[in-house]
Amino acid sequence: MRLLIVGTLEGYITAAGKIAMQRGAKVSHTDSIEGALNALRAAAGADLVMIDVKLDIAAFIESLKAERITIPVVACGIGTDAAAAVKAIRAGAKEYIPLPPDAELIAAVLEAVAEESHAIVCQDPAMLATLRMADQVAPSDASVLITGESGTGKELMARYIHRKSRRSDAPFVAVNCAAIPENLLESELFGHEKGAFTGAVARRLGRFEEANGGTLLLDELSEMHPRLQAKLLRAIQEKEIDRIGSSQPVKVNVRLIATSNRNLENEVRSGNFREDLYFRLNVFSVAIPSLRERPADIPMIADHFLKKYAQANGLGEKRLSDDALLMLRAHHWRGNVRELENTMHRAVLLSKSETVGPESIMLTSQMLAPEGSAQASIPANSPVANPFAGPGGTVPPAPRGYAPPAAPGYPSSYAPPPNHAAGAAAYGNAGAASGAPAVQGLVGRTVAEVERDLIIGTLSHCLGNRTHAANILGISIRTLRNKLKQYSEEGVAVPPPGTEERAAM
Ligand SMILES: Nc1ncnc2c1ncn2[C@@H]1O[C@H](COP(=O)(O)OP(=O)(O)OP(=O)(O)O)[C@@H](O)[C@H]1O
Repeated sequence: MRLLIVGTLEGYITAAGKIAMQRGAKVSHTDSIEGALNALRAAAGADLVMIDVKLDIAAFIESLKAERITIPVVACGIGTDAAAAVKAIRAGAKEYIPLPPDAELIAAVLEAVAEESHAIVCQDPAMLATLRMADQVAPSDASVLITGESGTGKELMARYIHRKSRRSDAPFVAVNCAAIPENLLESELFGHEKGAFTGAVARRLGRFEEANGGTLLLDELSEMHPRLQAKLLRAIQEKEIDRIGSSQPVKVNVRLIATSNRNLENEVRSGNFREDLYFRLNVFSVAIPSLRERPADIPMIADHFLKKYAQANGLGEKRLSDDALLMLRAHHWRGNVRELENTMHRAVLLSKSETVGPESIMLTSQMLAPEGSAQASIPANSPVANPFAGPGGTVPPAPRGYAPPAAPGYPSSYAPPPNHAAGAAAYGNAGAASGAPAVQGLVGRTVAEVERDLIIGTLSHCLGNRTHAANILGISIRTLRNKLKQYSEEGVAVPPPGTEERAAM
């Protein structure tokens, strides 16, 4: 994690830098916006900018946009100057950090940006076997294709392979191909020369050059436009890239790791993905099992996140009750580890005591309402609208005692245990019986249809705010965007982004 501090931070640069370094960040400093832009144009780059609120943040963010540099910016200023904070946020800063710097706050911001904890928690034989395979391929320079459902830990695995490789001291650079619009992705990957397009006031090095000597992760590669696929293929074959606007190729030495949660072979067959590129990238493939296929990981990962979020929220130690664990084991985990992580985060915030019981576990299936049912429109005061609603609002729903039947091909142990309905009834106000009609209402519809309605319904409820909707749905913003793109292409009306998000675009 590389932090770039811009400005004097009212004399608190040393204090803020020290805190960040203690949390493992590499810190650099520049006095001016021009200095910051120069640093960001160079391969040294940064993952986060912390800027003095007294500087012209709006102009800085405009320049970043014009030069197609994507980086989160947080503003820092003395005390709680509300007007300055609002101005900075309006200009596009992600956060406002009051000075003098608070160690916990800075740590939280760094963690939110960098998600520094990259340990793979696992004990299931299926996942251990996958890790052994990754260990074998890591030391070589071979390209790796990591596949797996959304939220299984593909990016985490890519970082693991880099850490175990001979390139571990060189940079690990990740580019999310789905999150960056096609016209910006080319410059993000290959960089540009001064004057290459309107707004390109200086040369900027791309991610390939930034990752030189190290590893470049191309996340969600299947989303890359065919035109760019051709350029990527050339970069791999020739080991050189062309900055936009330059006729001088630049040699690069990069190990490539790509991830996809679509079946790339199918994408090749349907003509969406170049076959030659597929074979170049798929020298070695690591398939991460879904969480359903590694049930022994569920308690261990749940406990890991319970500790993590209890600590992050300044709460004491928490542990799962046996009943709560039973619920987790019986759940289908379509959102895999990410869904489990979100569930445990909610559980930490909802539970009142050291032991986290079933009443604090809100599973995604509880948010699934059949079309036309009273819940289909998601009333404003529902726990779905506000998953953290306290006693003054609504009580979080008790489990319905329903877990989707195990999908064909999955071991039967993933289906609800025989005593699940009885156990669920004891959990609270909605026993197994109330789950049954809800399920019946869904019978006859495909999972894809139900998923689409849930996503569009939740998004409408969130007034188009993608970030809120993704949080409620327990999926990544990337996955949500991919789904919405697909629905639009299929002619389904998708609610436009909320005003805040439009302003941030
Ligand atoms: N084995 C694990 N141990 C601890 N945390 C994990 C594990 N697997 C995944 N996670 C966490 O789950 C979340 C999702 O992981 P990650 O982003 O790597 O998944 P992904 O497969 O790349 O998702 P997507 O396909 O949506 O991009 C992250 O917060 C990650 O840290």
